[in-house]
Amino acid sequence: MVQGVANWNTEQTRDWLQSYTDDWVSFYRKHTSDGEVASYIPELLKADPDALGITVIGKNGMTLRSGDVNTTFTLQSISKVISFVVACMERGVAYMLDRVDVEPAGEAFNSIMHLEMKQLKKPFNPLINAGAITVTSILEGRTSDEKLEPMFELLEDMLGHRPELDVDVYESERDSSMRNRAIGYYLLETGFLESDMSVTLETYFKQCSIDVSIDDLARIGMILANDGRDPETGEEIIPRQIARITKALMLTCGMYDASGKFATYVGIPAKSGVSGGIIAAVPPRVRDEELPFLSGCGIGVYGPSLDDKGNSIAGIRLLRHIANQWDLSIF
Ligand SMILES: NC(=O)CC[C@H](N)C(=O)O
Repeated sequence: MVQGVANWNTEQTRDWLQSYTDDWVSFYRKHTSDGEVASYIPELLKADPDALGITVIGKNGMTLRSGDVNTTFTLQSISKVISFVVACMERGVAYMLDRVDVEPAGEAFNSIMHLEMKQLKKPFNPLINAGAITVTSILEGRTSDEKLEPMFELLEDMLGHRPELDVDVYESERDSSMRNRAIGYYLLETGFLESDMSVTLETYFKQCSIDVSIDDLARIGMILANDGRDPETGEEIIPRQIARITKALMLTCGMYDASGKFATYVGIPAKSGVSGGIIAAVPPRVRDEELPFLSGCGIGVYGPSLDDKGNSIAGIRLLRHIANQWDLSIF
């Protein structure tokens, strides 16, 4: 818990928080050796296993950046948040929730087993592969470019710049992801897909390969934290109801089958990806008058060394420490 600072809006406070963050990043960097960089998408293996960085952006624009902040990496599963938001904006929430459930799967993100064993009426949730591939099939557009364009536009609205596709990562996943193809065939057989399967998978692999920085992740987190509004301009970028459902899904399903532990020990809506990114949205809370900088802030983390669930090993530990030190849990 942070104590003893009279005025949280000063540069001095920012510097104080910055020096703590620098210490924590260098401490948790040692934990990167406890995990491994994802190898099932060969191109991801090029990441530096020791990298660790964090950006925090407050709703007043105040920013903390520490560690490896200048690396770019691909969104991977964090793109599932973007595709779900876009699909809800295109088709409406009721339509989407009729087709994808909102329950944690309790299985690995790319599990096939649960699809068949539980005789699903619909995939468990939009933040695991089966649900995300279904969501991508529902996006408007006949080609992958048509389906992707609204995702790029939403990202541009949030970030102020248009991110790019990492073609090498896209081709690497396209040429290696037999498991996602198996999920695609299963979804096709069960009638969940609403577009051509190969277009759907091509779109899914491309959305996973959009390049971002941790500053970008922190900004997206900050906008979600503020119920879809850009606090600087007041503009509503994501409708409030969609932002709220998305955060509920992030909290319950965003860290795969480690979501319960993450909710317990960190307590912030978050979403990870196998490239090592984590996006976290810290909603403003009633008790936040003392902490205006951290109220409604967004956090981006990058640490490509992963634990056995596919989450950034040092990134999670760093977030857990920060959430406890700064009292960020929503509970
Ligand atoms: N957990 C992830 O980030 C998974 C994303 C990856 N593109 C996949 O489908 O396997």
